[in-house]
Amino acid sequence: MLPSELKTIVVMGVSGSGKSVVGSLLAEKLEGVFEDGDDFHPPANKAKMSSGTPLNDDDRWPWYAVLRQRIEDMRHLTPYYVLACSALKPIYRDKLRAHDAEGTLEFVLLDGTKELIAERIGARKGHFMPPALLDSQLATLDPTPDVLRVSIDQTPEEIVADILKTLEATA
Ligand SMILES: Nc1ncnc2c1ncn2[C@@H]1O[C@H](COP(=O)(O)OP(=O)(O)OP(=O)(O)O)[C@@H](O)[C@H]1O
Ligand SMILES: O=C(O)[C@H](O)[C@@H](O)[C@H](O)[C@H](O)CO
Repeated sequence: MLPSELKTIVVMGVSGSGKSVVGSLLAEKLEGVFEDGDDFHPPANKAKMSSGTPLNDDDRWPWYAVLRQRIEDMRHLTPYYVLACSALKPIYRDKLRAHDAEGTLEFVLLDGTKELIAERIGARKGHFMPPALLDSQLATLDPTPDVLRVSIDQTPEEIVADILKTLEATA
Protein backbone atom coordinates (compact mmCIF):
# COMPACT_ATOMS: atom_id res chain seq x y z
CA MET A 1 0.00 0.00 0.00
CA LEU A 2 1.46 3.37 -1.03
CA PRO A 3 1.36 6.28 1.47
CA SER A 4 -2.07 7.97 1.19
CA GLU A 5 -0.48 11.43 0.88
CA LEU A 6 1.72 10.45 -2.11
CA LYS A 7 0.69 12.26 -5.29
CA THR A 8 3.85 12.70 -7.39
CA ILE A 9 6.77 10.39 -8.13
CA VAL A 10 9.76 11.97 -9.87
CA VAL A 11 11.83 9.28 -11.59
CA MET A 12 15.24 10.93 -11.70
CA GLY A 13 18.78 10.21 -12.84
CA VAL A 14 21.34 10.84 -15.51
CA SER A 15 20.71 10.60 -19.20
CA GLY A 16 20.28 6.97 -20.26
CA SER A 17 19.46 5.65 -16.78
CA GLY A 18 15.99 4.56 -17.95
CA LYS A 19 13.70 7.33 -16.67
CA SER A 20 11.39 7.30 -19.73
CA VAL A 21 11.04 3.51 -19.95
CA VAL A 22 10.66 2.96 -16.21
CA GLY A 23 8.54 6.05 -15.57
CA SER A 24 5.95 5.15 -18.18
CA LEU A 25 5.76 1.57 -16.91
CA LEU A 26 5.36 2.78 -13.32
CA ALA A 27 2.52 5.15 -14.27
CA GLU A 28 0.80 2.32 -16.14
CA LYS A 29 1.09 0.08 -13.06
CA LEU A 30 -0.35 2.83 -10.85
CA GLU A 31 -3.08 3.74 -13.38
CA GLY A 32 -1.66 7.23 -13.21
CA VAL A 33 -0.26 9.71 -15.72
CA PHE A 34 3.32 9.75 -17.04
CA GLU A 35 5.09 12.74 -18.55
CA ASP A 36 8.65 12.97 -19.77
CA GLY A 37 10.37 16.14 -18.61
CA ASP A 38 12.36 16.16 -21.85
CA ASP A 39 9.13 17.08 -23.67
CA PHE A 40 9.14 20.42 -21.82
CA HIS A 41 12.71 21.49 -22.66
CA PRO A 42 12.76 24.64 -24.85
CA PRO A 43 14.25 23.93 -28.29
CA ALA A 44 17.36 25.89 -27.32
CA ASN A 45 18.10 23.41 -24.50
CA LYS A 46 17.73 20.42 -26.80
CA ALA A 47 19.90 22.11 -29.43
CA LYS A 48 22.55 22.86 -26.80
CA MET A 49 22.65 19.25 -25.58
CA SER A 50 22.58 17.88 -29.13
CA SER A 51 25.62 20.02 -29.89
CA GLY A 52 27.44 18.29 -27.03
CA THR A 53 27.25 21.16 -24.54
CA PRO A 54 25.89 20.42 -21.04
CA LEU A 55 23.07 22.61 -19.72
CA ASN A 56 23.81 25.00 -16.87
CA ASP A 57 21.61 26.37 -14.10
CA ASP A 58 20.45 29.29 -16.27
CA ASP A 59 19.26 26.83 -18.94
CA ARG A 60 17.51 24.62 -16.41
CA TRP A 61 15.66 27.09 -14.14
CA PRO A 62 12.91 27.99 -16.67
CA TRP A 63 12.52 24.28 -17.42
CA TYR A 64 12.13 23.38 -13.76
CA ALA A 65 9.57 26.18 -13.35
CA VAL A 66 7.48 24.57 -16.10
CA LEU A 67 7.89 21.12 -14.49
CA ARG A 68 6.84 22.45 -11.08
CA GLN A 69 3.69 23.89 -12.68
CA ARG A 70 2.98 20.47 -14.26
CA ILE A 71 3.24 18.87 -10.80
CA GLU A 72 0.70 21.36 -9.44
CA ASP A 73 -1.63 21.04 -12.44
CA MET A 74 -1.57 17.23 -12.54
CA ARG A 75 -2.40 16.98 -8.82
CA HIS A 76 -6.00 17.72 -9.73
CA LEU A 77 -6.12 15.38 -12.73
CA THR A 78 -4.76 12.02 -11.55
CA PRO A 79 -4.19 10.08 -8.33
CA TYR A 80 -0.54 9.51 -9.32
CA TYR A 81 1.61 11.72 -11.51
CA VAL A 82 4.93 10.16 -12.61
CA LEU A 83 7.44 12.66 -14.01
CA ALA A 84 10.72 11.61 -15.61
CA CYS A 85 13.41 14.26 -15.25
CA SER A 86 17.07 14.37 -14.38
CA ALA A 87 16.71 16.46 -11.15
CA LEU A 88 20.48 16.16 -10.79
CA LYS A 89 21.07 18.79 -8.08
CA PRO A 90 19.41 19.27 -4.65
CA ILE A 91 18.48 22.85 -5.62
CA TYR A 92 16.52 21.48 -8.61
CA ARG A 93 14.72 18.99 -6.36
CA ASP A 94 13.88 21.77 -3.90
CA LYS A 95 12.29 23.68 -6.79
CA LEU A 96 10.19 20.68 -7.80
CA ARG A 97 9.21 19.96 -4.20
CA ALA A 98 8.43 23.61 -3.46
CA HIS A 99 6.35 23.82 -0.28
CA ASP A 100 4.62 20.46 -0.69
CA ALA A 101 3.61 18.68 2.48
CA GLU A 102 5.93 15.88 3.61
CA GLY A 103 5.39 12.67 1.65
CA THR A 104 3.39 14.31 -1.16
CA LEU A 105 6.24 13.98 -3.64
CA GLU A 106 9.04 11.38 -3.73
CA PHE A 107 12.23 11.31 -5.80
CA VAL A 108 13.36 7.89 -7.05
CA LEU A 109 16.90 7.76 -8.43
CA LEU A 110 17.59 5.14 -11.11
CA ASP A 111 20.98 4.12 -9.83
CA GLY A 112 23.57 2.33 -11.97
CA THR A 113 27.25 2.19 -12.85
CA LYS A 114 28.70 4.44 -15.52
CA GLU A 115 29.53 1.32 -17.54
CA LEU A 116 25.96 0.01 -17.52
CA ILE A 117 24.43 3.40 -18.36
CA ALA A 118 27.02 3.99 -21.12
CA GLU A 119 26.10 0.60 -22.59
CA ARG A 120 22.38 1.48 -22.63
CA ILE A 121 22.80 5.02 -23.87
CA GLY A 122 25.17 3.73 -26.57
CA ALA A 123 22.61 1.21 -27.81
CA ARG A 124 19.88 3.86 -28.08
CA LYS A 125 19.18 5.22 -31.54
CA GLY A 126 17.81 8.57 -32.70
CA HIS A 127 17.89 10.42 -29.37
CA PHE A 128 19.01 14.03 -29.16
CA MET A 129 21.30 13.43 -26.16
CA PRO A 130 24.84 12.46 -27.19
CA PRO A 131 26.46 9.69 -25.10
CA ALA A 132 29.44 12.02 -24.69
CA LEU A 133 27.43 14.07 -22.16
CA LEU A 134 27.15 11.15 -19.73
CA ASP A 135 30.29 12.18 -17.84
CA SER A 136 28.94 15.68 -17.18
CA GLN A 137 25.61 14.21 -16.08
CA LEU A 138 27.35 11.91 -13.59
CA ALA A 139 29.57 14.74 -12.37
CA THR A 140 26.51 16.95 -11.75
CA LEU A 141 24.36 14.26 -10.08
CA ASP A 142 24.20 14.93 -6.33
CA PRO A 143 21.76 12.55 -4.61
CA THR A 144 20.83 13.56 -1.06
CA PRO A 145 19.59 11.18 1.69
CA ASP A 146 15.92 12.02 0.96
CA VAL A 147 16.23 10.49 -2.51
CA LEU A 148 15.06 6.86 -2.80
CA ARG A 149 17.51 4.76 -4.84
CA VAL A 150 16.71 1.75 -7.01
CA SER A 151 19.23 -0.29 -8.99
CA ILE A 152 18.79 -0.29 -12.76
CA ASP A 153 20.74 -3.57 -13.14
CA GLN A 154 17.48 -5.48 -13.68
CA THR A 155 14.56 -5.44 -16.13
CA PRO A 156 12.23 -2.44 -16.30
CA GLU A 157 9.47 -4.56 -14.75
CA GLU A 158 11.73 -5.58 -11.86
CA ILE A 159 12.75 -1.93 -11.35
CA VAL A 160 9.09 -0.88 -11.16
CA ALA A 161 8.40 -3.63 -8.61
CA ASP A 162 11.43 -2.41 -6.64
CA ILE A 163 10.18 1.19 -6.74
CA LEU A 164 6.73 0.20 -5.48
CA LYS A 165 8.27 -1.84 -2.64
CA THR A 166 10.53 1.08 -1.72
CA LEU A 167 7.65 3.57 -1.79
CA GLU A 168 5.47 1.26 0.32
CA ALA A 169 8.25 1.14 2.89
CA THR A 170 8.01 4.93 3.33
CA ALA A 171 4.39 4.63 4.47
N1 LIG B 1 16.08 -1.85 -17.22
C1 LIG B 1 16.53 -1.74 -18.49
N2 LIG B 1 17.14 -2.80 -19.07
C2 LIG B 1 17.62 -2.72 -20.34
N3 LIG B 1 17.53 -1.59 -21.11
C3 LIG B 1 16.92 -0.50 -20.55
C4 LIG B 1 16.40 -0.52 -19.23
N4 LIG B 1 15.84 0.71 -18.99
C5 LIG B 1 16.04 1.45 -20.10
N5 LIG B 1 16.67 0.72 -21.06
C6 LIG B 1 17.10 1.21 -22.38
O1 LIG B 1 18.14 2.14 -22.11
C7 LIG B 1 18.02 3.28 -22.98
C8 LIG B 1 17.81 4.55 -22.13
O2 LIG B 1 16.55 4.48 -21.52
P1 LIG B 1 15.67 5.83 -21.41
O3 LIG B 1 15.61 6.51 -22.71
O4 LIG B 1 14.39 5.46 -20.74
O5 LIG B 1 16.60 6.67 -20.41
P2 LIG B 1 16.38 8.17 -19.89
O6 LIG B 1 16.92 8.23 -18.51
O7 LIG B 1 14.97 8.58 -20.11
O8 LIG B 1 17.31 8.97 -20.88
P3 LIG B 1 17.28 10.54 -21.24
O9 LIG B 1 17.26 11.27 -19.91
O10 LIG B 1 18.49 10.73 -22.03
O11 LIG B 1 15.99 10.73 -22.01
C9 LIG B 1 16.85 3.00 -23.90
O12 LIG B 1 17.32 2.47 -25.12
C10 LIG B 1 16.04 1.97 -23.14
O13 LIG B 1 15.30 1.11 -24.01
O1 LIG C 1 19.47 18.17 -16.63
C1 LIG C 1 19.93 17.98 -17.78
O2 LIG C 1 21.11 18.07 -18.07
C2 LIG C 1 18.98 17.55 -18.85
O3 LIG C 1 17.68 17.49 -18.30
C3 LIG C 1 19.29 16.18 -19.38
O4 LIG C 1 19.35 15.27 -18.29
C4 LIG C 1 18.19 15.77 -20.36
O5 LIG C 1 16.95 16.11 -19.88
C5 LIG C 1 18.10 14.33 -20.62
O6 LIG C 1 18.77 13.55 -19.72
C6 LIG C 1 18.61 14.07 -21.98
O7 LIG C 1 17.67 13.35 -22.65
